[in-house]
Amino acid sequence: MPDLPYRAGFACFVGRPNAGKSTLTNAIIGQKIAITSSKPQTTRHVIRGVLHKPDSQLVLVDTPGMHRPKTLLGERLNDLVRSTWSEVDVIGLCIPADEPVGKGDKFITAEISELKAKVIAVVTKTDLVGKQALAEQLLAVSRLGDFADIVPVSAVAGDQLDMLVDVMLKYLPRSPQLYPDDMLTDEPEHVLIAEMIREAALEGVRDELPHSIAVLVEEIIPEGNLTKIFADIYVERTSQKAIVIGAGASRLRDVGSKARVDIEQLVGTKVYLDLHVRVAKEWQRDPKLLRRLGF
Ligand SMILES: Nc1nc2c(ncn2[C@@H]2O[C@H](COP(=O)(O)OP(=O)(O)OP(=O)(O)O)[C@@H](O)[C@H]2O)c(=O)[nH]1
Repeated sequence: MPDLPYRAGFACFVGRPNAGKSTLTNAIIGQKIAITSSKPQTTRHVIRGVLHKPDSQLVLVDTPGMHRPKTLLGERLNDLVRSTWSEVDVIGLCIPADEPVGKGDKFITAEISELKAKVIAVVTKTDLVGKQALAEQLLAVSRLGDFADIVPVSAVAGDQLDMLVDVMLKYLPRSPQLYPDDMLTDEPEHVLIAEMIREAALEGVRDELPHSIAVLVEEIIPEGNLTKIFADIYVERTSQKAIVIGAGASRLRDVGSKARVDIEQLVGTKVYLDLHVRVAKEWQRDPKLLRRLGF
């Protein structure tokens, strides 16, 4: 058999909450597919983005952060993270340039060093620090473990992204193409739409409702140049329902308008969005509802 020059495989970014994993994934794929926020642990679904190059294909898997499980949801998320980690060829361990290397980074490094994947240390958010601080951080990171490479990047400034991609591609196995050329993500449309609504619903109220919002898209009806979407926003308490809806439903209207812009881009038609806010007590502990919500 001839030696295939083509390389293809899976990669994911790991790291403590807020390390910049989602932002980096989005910057590399060049399209907004995973939700980002200034609060930890908002990435819940494994979303893949596919980067196409003439001689290679990088499939990025976005994982939620590992954390100490307090609820059934927490446990399921950690299982999901572990099973994702064990399937990828390359792992980018993200460590922010502007925060000291800490216990969390050591814990994650130890977990991933057991896996078959090549581990690249990615020092993120380099735009936030000066040269001297960056040099010191690179040194601290190099002492953390035995990495295949260490790459400093800024997803926000677009710095060193190409370099990071080249390094990741280098460690992919020789393989035929895994996905068709035009594919950017294999996440079902309704999940992407739910994420967009959830992101809009969290805007400005993350401090009050960090992990208490879930969104279920009930129906998507394409009608020519219009797509009708019916979705439920779940909260845990009546007081949270009031926050999400806002005075005279003003906030819910804003959530709808904001989400609609993103969804229209995704589906390529005008969108009619029908949102309902429902209270499901302790949905994070209810296995049946968790399953319905896709966890
Ligand atoms: N200045 C700067 N900020 C960044 C950069 N990358 C990410 N951020 C910010 O850091 C915060 C966290 O980024 P995320 O991408 O949501 O982090 P994450 O690691 O996916 O977070 P979790 O989903 O909580 O695990 C957000 O406020 C981002 O805007 C960067 O390159 N430069």
